Amino acid sequence: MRIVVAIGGSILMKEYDYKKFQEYAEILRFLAQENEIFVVVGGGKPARDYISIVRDLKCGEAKCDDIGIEVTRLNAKLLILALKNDAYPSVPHNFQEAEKYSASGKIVIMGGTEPAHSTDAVSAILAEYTKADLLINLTSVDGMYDKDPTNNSDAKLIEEITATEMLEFIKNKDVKAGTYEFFDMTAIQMIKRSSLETVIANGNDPKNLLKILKKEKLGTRIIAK
Ligand SMILES: Nc1ncnc2c1ncn2[C@@H]1O[C@H](COP(=O)(O)OP(=O)(O)OP(=O)(O)O)[C@@H](O)[C@H]1O
Ligand SMILES: O=c1ccn([C@@H]2O[C@H](COP(=O)(O)O)[C@@H](O)[C@H]2O)c(=O)[nH]1
Repeated sequence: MRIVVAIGGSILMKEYDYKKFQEYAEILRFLAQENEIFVVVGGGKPARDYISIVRDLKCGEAKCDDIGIEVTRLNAKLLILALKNDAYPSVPHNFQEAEKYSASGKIVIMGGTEPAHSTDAVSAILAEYTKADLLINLTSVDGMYDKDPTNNSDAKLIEEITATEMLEFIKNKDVKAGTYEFFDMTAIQMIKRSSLETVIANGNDPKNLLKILKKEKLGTRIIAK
């Protein structure tokens, strides 16, 4: 099976240490024995910190995105180092490179590509580009809720949602560098147009990846219509 896994920077860089990278390396190495794995890594707090400096320098949103992309690539590099010989040693900067590197048989790890979207969108485009069988988006909460669960204790987890409903849900959200909100518009459009099987789940425990592949009910499933 060909699988694209998006791992939020909010998970990998939560503690600013090596442990999550190492835990993920173990699980990804195991999965790669029987699957073709692509990973897209987000920027997390370091990206937002860098972006805020560029914003204060009044360089414009695209330059803010640009610095965010650099940070996602740095995080991708850390995961490559954790995977040692099991990962392709370079971070692809675009989808062609990702596909080319994957011919090595190694796990391909990338960050962002170009401005104006988040790594959620990169993972969805990559899934479309490589005709992946499954897109898994791992974030810091259990899935998509009817409202932000961090600020609303009564928020309810949505177990299934169509891409069209999701588009409606996020249509008025912020689209500034570093704040493409919970799931960005481009990602959902890709999921919809290419009927990508997609699950959003909590990535704080990397073993959730195994549970998703065992078809355990976890997180939010996006129905591509
Ligand atoms: N409707 C919602 N459902 C779930 N989470 C939401 C929702 N609205 C806002 N959020 C927030 O989205 C956050 C997760 O998205 P966020 O973009 O921070 O992380 P990520 O994509 O995992 O990592 P990063 O963007 O840092 O690489 C959660 O902390 C949650 O508070
Ligand atoms: O392809 C991309 C990927 C990322 N960015 C910018 O970087 C930040 C951090 O990425 P997250 O996925 O949010 O962690 C993002 O908010 C964008 O500002 C980008 O422009 N293009």
